[in-house]
Amino acid sequence: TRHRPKVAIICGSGLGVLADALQHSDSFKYSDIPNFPQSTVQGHAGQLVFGELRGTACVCMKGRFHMYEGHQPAKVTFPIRVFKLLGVKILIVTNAAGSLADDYKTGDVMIIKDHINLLGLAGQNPLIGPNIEQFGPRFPPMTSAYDKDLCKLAMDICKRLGYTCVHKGIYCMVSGPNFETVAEARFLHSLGADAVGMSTAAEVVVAKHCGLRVFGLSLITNQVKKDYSEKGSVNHDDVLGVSKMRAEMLKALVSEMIAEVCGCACLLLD
Ligand SMILES: O=P(O)(O)O[C@H]1O[C@H](CO)[C@@H](O)[C@H]1O
Ligand SMILES: Nc1nc2[nH]cnc2c(=O)[nH]1
Repeated sequence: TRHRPKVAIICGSGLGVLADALQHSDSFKYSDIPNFPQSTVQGHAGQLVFGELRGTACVCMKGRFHMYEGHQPAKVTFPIRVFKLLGVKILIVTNAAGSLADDYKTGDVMIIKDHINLLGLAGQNPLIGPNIEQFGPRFPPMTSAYDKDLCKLAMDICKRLGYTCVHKGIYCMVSGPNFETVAEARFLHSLGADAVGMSTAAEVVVAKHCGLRVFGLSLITNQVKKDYSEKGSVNHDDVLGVSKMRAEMLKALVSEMIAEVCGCACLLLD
């Protein structure tokens, strides 16, 4: 491919259409890329797409890897270091997540302001093992994992586009693959998490370690039950259904973000 991406986008469950926004695209199946893991989850196509979005060269992961698929944390985050070596400066992570916050509705968007890497805290951190100094320091800070300027830019764009169902909140990564029990949902909420999912935090830790700017979006696909009296249960088909419904909105937001970032060269510097 002739594209030399500055921005990498990871598409969450059912959000592969974000990659369709890329023009003059070249796609590569993960199975054709040496050492790349394979996608095994429905809603994750398993393709790396290079192309241009609003004048900026981008690479899109149409399908991410999850630890519940049997991958070690370092394998899940392997593509992030590939992006760094390709010259990427900004990582945009997207995901489908369940809401723990009382005021989030299904279909809302949460701009991720911070995360709780529950697995990382519990010894499943992708940076465990010999540190590769070429990428970053042994003890990287994570106090500003999600770029404040990009968060603000996104909030401004949402206002301009007239999106009202947008929040800023904290994402918690768990391993899955089962969805939460009521007691677990209460526990995660009491920790300060607004949304929960089975991805993203590990990718962000590796991205920050190697000096990428990070912007994150969660699409709220379901309510996580925090009360035994609430009826119904979540399943992956419902998650994909909501993602499909809201994918165009996320596509518009991500496109605007990239157009603005492209206009502000300082955001693409180290
Ligand atoms: O985080 P993404 O990949 O968007 O997917 C989310 O949706 C799936 C569950 O429906 C899980 O994989 C969860 O992590
Ligand atoms: N852990 C978890 N992941 C999700 N991904 C989408 N919805 C959910 C959820 O409710 N819980």
